[in-house]
Amino acid sequence: MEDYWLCYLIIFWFVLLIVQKVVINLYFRPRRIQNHFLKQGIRGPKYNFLLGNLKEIADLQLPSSQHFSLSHDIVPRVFSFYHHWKNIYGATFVVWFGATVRVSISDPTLIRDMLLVKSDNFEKIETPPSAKKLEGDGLPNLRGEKWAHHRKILTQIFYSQNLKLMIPMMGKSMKDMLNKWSSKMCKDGKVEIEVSKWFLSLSEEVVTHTVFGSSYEDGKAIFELQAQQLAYATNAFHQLFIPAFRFLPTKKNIISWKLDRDVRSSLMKLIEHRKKSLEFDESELEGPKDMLEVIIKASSNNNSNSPAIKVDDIVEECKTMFLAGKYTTSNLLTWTTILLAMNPHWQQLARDEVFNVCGARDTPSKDDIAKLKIVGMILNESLRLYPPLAAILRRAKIDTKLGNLNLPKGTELLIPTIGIHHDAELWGDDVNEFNPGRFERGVAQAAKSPIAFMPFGLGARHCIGQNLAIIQAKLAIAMMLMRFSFQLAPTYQHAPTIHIFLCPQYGAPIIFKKL
Ligand code: HEM
Repeated sequence: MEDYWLCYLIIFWFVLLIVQKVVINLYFRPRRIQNHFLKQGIRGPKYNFLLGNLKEIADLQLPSSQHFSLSHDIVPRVFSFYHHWKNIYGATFVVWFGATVRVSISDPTLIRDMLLVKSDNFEKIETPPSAKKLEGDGLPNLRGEKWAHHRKILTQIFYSQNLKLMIPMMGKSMKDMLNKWSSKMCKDGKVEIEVSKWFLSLSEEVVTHTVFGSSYEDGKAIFELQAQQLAYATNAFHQLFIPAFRFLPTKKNIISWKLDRDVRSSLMKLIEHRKKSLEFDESELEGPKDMLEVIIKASSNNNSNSPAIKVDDIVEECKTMFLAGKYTTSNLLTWTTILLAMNPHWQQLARDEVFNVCGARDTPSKDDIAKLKIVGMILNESLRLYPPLAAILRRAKIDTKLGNLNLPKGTELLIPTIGIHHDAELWGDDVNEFNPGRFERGVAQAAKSPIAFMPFGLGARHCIGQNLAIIQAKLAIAMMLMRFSFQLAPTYQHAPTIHIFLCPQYGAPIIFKKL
């Protein structure tokens, strides 16, 4: 009998402990944090038990079916909660994602302090395991020594000397794509193309070359499997949001798991194969270095001071690059084409520049690319108005002071890139107009603060693929301008939306006419 009582007591004690933890974490802690910020004059929507402001955020979202005129004033649509609460509470405010507090910061001085001056006090936020499995546990998710080691190795691929060697490959992929468009032309010399799908394939091809180099064909087959796996997994994720859903043996999950195993085992085989061929071939090849080569060599030359690079690490880096390189650059190309289709004046200015610089060459050379100033300004304006990544997140590792703001350890910070890019106080009254001319005197002079333009992030964790993306985009836009004039198709609906990346919800149908 006494044993029973003891059992009951232990169970009761456990339940009490859990209830106490829940009440502290979901009720008292948020109230304490809210008061902490209130005392500093930082306000925000009130915390609601368990959900925080998630319901309000969902309610503020415009219905996805709603599209609007060809306006670039897109923040109220794509970042509704930020637009709404910034108008009420000012540039710095507190918002609750469940019981997690996020401080939204759009003051350039605070952002500079956070990402440049005191960057060691902040860390990237863990990606949930389900997302990590899809996007790969590579560079963007690494921290500390392991991150620094991988970043140092992978940077070699993105040196401008190496990228320049990739230009002929990129030019060929672009030419093949444009030839296919030409072959679809009607008798009147016009064709309608939904460009976003084509730019995805183009960027996939470029990133596959960048990662696999001479093993392109094997790599292509693997990335095709990864693309299929992504499609199945995102589909399942969208259907039902239950944390454990990904573990249930549904038909789609079973297919997704098998595809994941296939991607992994094919990559392992390819890595082993490349390892062997690199052992026999000591010669320095003429062509560009690819990621597989660079990382395999680094894994075999590991010195004892650096964390060892295992085969699993190489697999994860390959998976990550696929996602990081494919969707971002294709978004930039899609939005730039839409913007040039809307603005025939800038389209013609850019075309004149391309013909002046490239003369009779049908593919710009590396020197030509460096001279395409107007095309560069247009790409910057496109990245300003439609940044593929709309926001950056960080977490304070230790108690930190930013300006007058005291941030307790664990506070998450949200930098709304898209909001800063559309801030009239930084960019002037024409903030929502397409005006590449603002970048004429360089990025640093385009706005009141150089921090106002940050499509590739800032500081140590800024985008490693920035130069690759810009070279690819300049080349693609120049070659398109050389062959066609273009305008929006009547079916185009201007509906920017965030699906991880900022994309046109109904695609980008464009009418191309042979010059
Ligand atoms: C228009 C094209 C692109 C845009 C706008 C873009 C944007 C960004 C941004 C904003 C970050 C920083 C995120 C943060 O601070 O949390 C980032 C990081 C990163 N990007 Fe890009 N990116 C682009 C193209 C690429 C390409 C082509 C690649 C590779 C092939 C790439 C690979 C990466 C990687 C690996 C990181 C993580 C770097 C680290 O944590 O050290 N990106 N990118």
